[in-house]
Amino acid sequence: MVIGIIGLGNIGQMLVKGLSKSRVVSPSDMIVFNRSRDKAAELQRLYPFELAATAQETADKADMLFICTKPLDVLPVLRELTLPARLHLVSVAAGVSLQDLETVHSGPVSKVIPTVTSEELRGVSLFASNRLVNDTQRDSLRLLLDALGTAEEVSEESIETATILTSSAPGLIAGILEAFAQAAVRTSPELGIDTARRMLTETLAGTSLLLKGQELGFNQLIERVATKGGITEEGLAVLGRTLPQAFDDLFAMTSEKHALLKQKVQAQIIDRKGEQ
Ligand SMILES: NC(=O)C1=CN([C@@H]2O[C@H](COP(=O)(O)OP(=O)(O)OC[C@H]3O[C@@H](n4cnc5c(N)ncnc54)[C@H](OP(=O)(O)O)[C@@H]3O)[C@@H](O)[C@H]2O)C=CC1
Ligand SMILES: O=C(O)[C@@H]1CCC=N1
Repeated sequence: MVIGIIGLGNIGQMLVKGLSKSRVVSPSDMIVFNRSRDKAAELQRLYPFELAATAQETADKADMLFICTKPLDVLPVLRELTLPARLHLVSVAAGVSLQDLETVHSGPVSKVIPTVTSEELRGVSLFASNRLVNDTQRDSLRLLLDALGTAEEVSEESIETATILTSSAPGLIAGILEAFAQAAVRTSPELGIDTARRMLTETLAGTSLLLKGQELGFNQLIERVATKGGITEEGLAVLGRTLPQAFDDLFAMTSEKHALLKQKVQAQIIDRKGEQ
């Protein structure tokens, strides 16, 4: 099976590196196109995929085509192409729905929300497919996504909330850790920011092993750490007072952003209909 990739930013590159590392696809079975050819040529030196001269060439040769441009570039890029009816089109763009994609492709269409952690073959890839994706195509997609970590088929209704938990989360967790380190250094400047960051990074790795490797639940881990009447309990009480509102705000604002993005994609579809 030939995998096509259009767009070699964070996610396009993650797909090339992750799929190659997992060995589920060899670079020689990938055909890649990027707007800036130099970027693609540089990556090709490490991963010997076929470098397409045009996006159309990628679409013509691929069995499964990942479109990895920013959301508002997805429909304009795809409209310039003639997509073979048999092609399984896979968009990774947040805010672009299956129905939006069906305006540019009459064949099988899936939406995937990947995660940068898949470069290390860990993390969750979300996916949803339209009715034209047959069992073989769905199984092939699931195989690729499972090789990148874990694949979870979700309804389009829940994909936005799940996106925050799986795809935005690595960045959000890094943001939380940075604030944690900065607060430590405001309390004890002599510790130094680099030491604080290093301590948190190692602690995160250990925490993740306890949660995942030993299958400890969040509450079980809390019980192990928070000695009754001890120090951690005080910290947890502060989090209990402040975090629920912070996370409610986070979901409210990210939902609003998703809605805005979807509105802009809809406007692209309406403008196009007006032109025709
Ligand atoms: N980053 C993440 O963690 C996640 C991102 N996504 C989704 O992935 C998509 C890409 O995000 P990300 O990789 O971060 O974005 P980037 O900005 O890093 O990458 C976008 C890429 O698209 C290329 N591009 C733009 N226009 C064209 C075109 N006409 N033809 C070919 N290539 C083109 C750009 O080329 P050039 O090199 O010339 O600029 C660039 O390489 C988005 O839709 C986002 O919603 C989904 C989940 C997670
Ligand atoms: O922040 C974004 O828009 C993309 C989609 C989910 C993760 N990154």
